[in-house]
Amino acid sequence: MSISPPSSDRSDVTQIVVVMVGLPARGKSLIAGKVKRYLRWTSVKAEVFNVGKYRRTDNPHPDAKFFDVNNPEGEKARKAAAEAAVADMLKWFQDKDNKVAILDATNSTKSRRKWIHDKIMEANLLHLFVESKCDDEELIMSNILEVKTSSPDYIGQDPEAAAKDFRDRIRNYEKVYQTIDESEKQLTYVKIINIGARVVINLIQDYLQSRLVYYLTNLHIKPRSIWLSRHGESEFNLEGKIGGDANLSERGERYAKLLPELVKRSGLPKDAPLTIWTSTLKRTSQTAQHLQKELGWEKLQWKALDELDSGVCDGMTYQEIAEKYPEDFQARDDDKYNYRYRGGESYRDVVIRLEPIIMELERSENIIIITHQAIVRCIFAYFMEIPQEKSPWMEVPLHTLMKLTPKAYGTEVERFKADIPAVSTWRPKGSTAKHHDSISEGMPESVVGEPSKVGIQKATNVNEKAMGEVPTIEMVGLPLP
Ligand SMILES: O=P(O)(O)OC[C@H]1O[C@@](CO)(OP(=O)(O)O)[C@@H](O)[C@@H]1O
Repeated sequence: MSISPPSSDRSDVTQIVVVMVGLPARGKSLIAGKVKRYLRWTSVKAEVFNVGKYRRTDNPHPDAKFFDVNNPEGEKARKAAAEAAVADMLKWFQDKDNKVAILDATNSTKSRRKWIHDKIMEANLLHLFVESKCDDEELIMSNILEVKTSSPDYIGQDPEAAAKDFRDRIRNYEKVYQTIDESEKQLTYVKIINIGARVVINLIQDYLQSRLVYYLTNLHIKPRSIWLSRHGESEFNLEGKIGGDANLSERGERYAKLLPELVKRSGLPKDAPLTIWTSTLKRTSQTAQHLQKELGWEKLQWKALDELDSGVCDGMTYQEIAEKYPEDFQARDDDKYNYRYRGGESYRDVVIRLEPIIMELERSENIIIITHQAIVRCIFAYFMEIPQEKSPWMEVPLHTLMKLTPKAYGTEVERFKADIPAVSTWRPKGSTAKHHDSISEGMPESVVGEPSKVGIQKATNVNEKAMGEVPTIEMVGLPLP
């Protein structure tokens, strides 16, 4: 039995300040949030320091005049907010386990950037300036409408008036905005122009900096969805055995046949290309076969999408494991994320091998992934920011398709459940009970993750024979502002 290192033990990672740069409505907060989520998923301790939050303590609802450079009161308050955020950030770095702080503000002048750079150098930290530069009017407008009118600055205000005031605020920033240029070549920076249409990179020195740059340059904001499903029920699932490379059961094959319809019913973007990703195991390829045949979509097999390797326990039931390796069984219950099967993997190991998948997913447009219980949990945890102590215990029923749609704040999840019975392979902590039958009663809340981050949830039952009726829609929570 072995336990892989705990989350705080990333001593290989240096301490870095990621400094956002750019005019309002250029997606800075969105990028900051994604970087934090990505790093935390890979066990790097990260935090966002949003200067706006500090400013709101004294000035919760300022109008555009507050942001005018010729308004000394406003200038003073904004400088004080930046100082308070930077001071808190530097305090946060005193804990050496804390690795990446993201300073989310416009930082739109050279003098402001020099001040931040000097502070970072004094504190002996590394830095990475990330400028989001965008002159695509359509993108800016959709950002203004989607994000800013729901900003805490404009709570309770008429959206039209809020959007107008916000445009005036941007104009005030434009008067003084200086893009990062040659005169700042001592800075380590990445400049992302029109959301990745062009990228300029300067002076990258460190492994984490380059990983961040790679991640940042893969991001895009084109509308798209990611469909996630486990394979259909397998013969091993029926017997309660884990791992292996079994064929689908008869019910699993029915799910495979129904899947093209289920995907269509979930709402496909018109004429948008869709690629199928599976693992290299038979049960996922068999589940994808009708999708490929009927809809003609390209299929890619990824070894990285194979199920968590259960080592010497491969092919056993949980009952057999509890009898043969009682200490291991207990250790896995005590810390399921870090427990590594003898000769196999832990959830932590799986996340590491999934990192290229996440990078590729960020670059891609519409993808349908047919994979396994543990892998679905890890991918879902990335998108929904599920903490490590919870993600390995999430219930992911068979014969259920999830559609994840990234939005400005959070990911929207819709679930489409096929009305084809399947065993439940979910094992609660402490139990060795054999699988029980779970039919289409809809998924328990436990699968949905943090309701506040989920946005809208749809649970749609599609019956094999009578596809006419449905859908049941439950609203679990609205996206956070
Ligand atoms: O981490 P736990 O909860 O054991 O879940 C992972 C297990 O799920 C299973 C089913 O029990 O996945 P799969 O459906 O791909 O066969 C096992 O093969 C795998 O070991």
